Amino acid sequence: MDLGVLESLILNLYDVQAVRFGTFKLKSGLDSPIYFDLRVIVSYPDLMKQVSELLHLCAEEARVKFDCVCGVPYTALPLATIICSTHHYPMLIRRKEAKDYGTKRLIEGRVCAGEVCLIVEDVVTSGGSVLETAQDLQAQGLKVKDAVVLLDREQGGTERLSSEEISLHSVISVSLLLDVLFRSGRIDQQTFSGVEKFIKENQTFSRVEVEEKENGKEEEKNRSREMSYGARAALPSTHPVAKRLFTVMEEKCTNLCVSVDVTHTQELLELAETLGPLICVMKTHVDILQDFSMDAINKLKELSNKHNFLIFEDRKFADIGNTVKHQYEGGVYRISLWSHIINAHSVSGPGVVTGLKAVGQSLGHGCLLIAQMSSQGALTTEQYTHATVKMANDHPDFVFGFISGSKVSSKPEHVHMTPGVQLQRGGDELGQQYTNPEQVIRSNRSDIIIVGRGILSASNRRNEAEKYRKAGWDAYLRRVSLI
Ligand SMILES: O=c1ccn([C@@H]2O[C@H](COP(=O)(O)O)[C@@H](O)[C@H]2O)c(=O)[nH]1
Repeated sequence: MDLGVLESLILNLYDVQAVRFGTFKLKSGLDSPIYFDLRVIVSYPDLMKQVSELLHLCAEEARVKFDCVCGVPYTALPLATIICSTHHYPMLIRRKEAKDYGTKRLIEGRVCAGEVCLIVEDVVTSGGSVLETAQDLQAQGLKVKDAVVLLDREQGGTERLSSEEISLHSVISVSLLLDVLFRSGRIDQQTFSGVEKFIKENQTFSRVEVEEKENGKEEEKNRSREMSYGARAALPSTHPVAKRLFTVMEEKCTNLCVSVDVTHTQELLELAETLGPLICVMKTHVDILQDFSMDAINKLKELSNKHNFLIFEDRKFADIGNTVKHQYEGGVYRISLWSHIINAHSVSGPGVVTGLKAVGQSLGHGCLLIAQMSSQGALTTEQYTHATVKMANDHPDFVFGFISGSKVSSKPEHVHMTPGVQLQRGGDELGQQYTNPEQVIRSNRSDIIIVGRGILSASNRRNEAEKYRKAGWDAYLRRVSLI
């Protein structure tokens, strides 16, 4: 979905006071710093039309197949009506209570058992209202596989519905909304952070709890505890870059590194702005940029300060010490001036580390050694990996971790970053192989997931990045037995 369109929608919603900031008592009794009242949009016909079109587009982009549409009463009813009359779908209406006369039907309209019904909703918090509607439809023999919502408050609705095998597709997320309102000056930093904190602290669904209840996996909770990122940051032997990285991860609740493999600086900077709040590291390949400039790099540095993430230039140095020194310090890209993290192949021997260290150590930067690669047929044998770990141990003042598919060093001060990550397993036609976040973080005990096309090829990159952030972070919490 076009980010510009979503931004203008968010500003319109703000202008008509469909989103408000302050202190609002919720049904649950909680005081919320943000409140959505989408009912007001019925007074703005253009906005109604825009919202209905985007809901429809959202279903289309997610390739949802359905025979009829049902809006969750009441706010979504007119939205469902517009979608149905514009795109010629049969509509169903769910009553909140069965009338006590006449047919006593809960679902009005022509019900054809076996047909698939798409649910339309305005705002989702826990997913409870969508679920109730789905249950009433299912009771009539209809199938419900998908729901579209204008705004996902990101408080567990997606996960709750997914546990009931309903996919929720949202036009906007609360993170995007906050981001746009903050960037446009409608809300200040304090409001932004207050709402963000509220959302994080008021999650309504725990998949783990459900799984544990279902499977009686009580012993899961008693698994031996692993050190947290925060505890590893505090170790005296942890390299300053690793210290900062672990601290950022803990503060921002993220172990996601996005790989911004794009060819223009504008897109790179847009991604840094949009995804910055969700990541701990942004990984670049500056040599694929068609319009590289130090000006763009300076802007990237500003964004890394603003959103508190580290920059990692994935240059994969692999030459003799003298050459890598020049490559790191000079040339067009002047990597040592701006990249907090670099990486190197160990194939050329320890000279590569000594050469890079001569440039980067005094600048406070650090290096990862490539111990394993994600591509099919990679020549990184067990012996090679072992020798790479030894090389790292010999240079603790500059090497602080590894690029690898799994944990290769037993030292808690070492950081492991893993590329080749997507939510779906598989690969590409050029040998890339994907593993999912749960496998990487929980089973393979790596620390950071590196995700490129999994996020970049999504229609809503911010939402997709949030899915990866959450998947990576939840896997980490499970690993250290915090949930
Ligand atoms: O073994 C490796 C080392 C580095 N990479 C890099 O990570 C990203 C992965 O991108 P996807 O789009 O998620 O496949 C890319 O920049 C690679 O150069 C790797 O994939 N494997």
